[in-house]
Amino acid sequence: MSDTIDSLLAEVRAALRQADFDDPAQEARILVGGLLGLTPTGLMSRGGEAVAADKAALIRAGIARRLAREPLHRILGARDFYGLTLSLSPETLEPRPDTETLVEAMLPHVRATVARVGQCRILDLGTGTGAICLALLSEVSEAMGVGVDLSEDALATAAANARAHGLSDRFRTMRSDWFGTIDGRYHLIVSNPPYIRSDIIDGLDPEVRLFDPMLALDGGTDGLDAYRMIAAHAAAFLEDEGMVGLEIGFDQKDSVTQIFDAEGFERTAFLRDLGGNDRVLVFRRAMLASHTL
Ligand SMILES: C[S@@+](CC[C@H](N)C(=O)[O-])C[C@H]1O[C@@H](n2cnc3c(N)ncnc32)[C@H](O)[C@@H]1O
Repeated sequence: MSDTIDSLLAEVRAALRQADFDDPAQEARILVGGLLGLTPTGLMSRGGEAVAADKAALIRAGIARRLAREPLHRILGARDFYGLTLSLSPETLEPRPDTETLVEAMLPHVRATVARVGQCRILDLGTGTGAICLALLSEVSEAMGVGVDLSEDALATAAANARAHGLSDRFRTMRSDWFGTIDGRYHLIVSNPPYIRSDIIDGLDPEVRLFDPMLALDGGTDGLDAYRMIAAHAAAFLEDEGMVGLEIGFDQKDSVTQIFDAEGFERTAFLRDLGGNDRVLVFRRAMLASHTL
């Protein structure tokens, strides 16, 4: 007897329930719906339909991968971020909803820059899938961006994501160790750098520890290495009224603020994510701030 959508949904649910996953029903819908290209409504209305053998095999392989704790969206190969479906690859971080807070924080600055000078050049340090920069470009057609990463795989994925969303004429990738090979000046520098302390990485959930790339996670002994580097060099790459927008770990607001303060920046905003954790800091150069007040 051939598999149906309903029977495969039941099979996924049962396997995940047996392995004590938190929400087997929801995961089954995402996995089967994602692999068959069906919406939740499609899954419900077409539940009795037969599924081709190769698709059923794909779903069973998906069950095995999930039981090995691979995140659902890695199995599907893509994740939605700020209205864009972004492809993932082995060396890209899976973009998180919390990072949309950084997009929200920076959008007004993108728009204000365009209103002031007719364009907005954005430098995205550690671009991964391109999530932050591509989301900003998708919202403001006069903006353009450079996505920087050390990982060639991430850069290729970011470039493919830009093409998929018709943004490649305004987005370019560059391999660089942070500012190492960057030149020019930008109106906005944005970054969600690696910010997890090296010593706590071993205790993270397997979904993160085993599947997000270490280069995207490890922020050094105190988790702050990348912030120190960005703070030390950002001024040389910023236009006069440029801003820096950063994602931070939930307990890093004060330490990152101090790092930027010591390099002559003033914090102009901090935002919490949907879970209520401190998540985003925005800075501008302090001299400029006192000048314009
Ligand atoms: C936390 S991930 C953020 C990815 C993406 N911006 C996002 O928010 O989903 C950090 C990124 O920084 C990159 N990275 C780590 N060290 C780097 C370095 N020295 N120079 C450039 N990029 C680096 C990683 O490869 C990774 O893509």
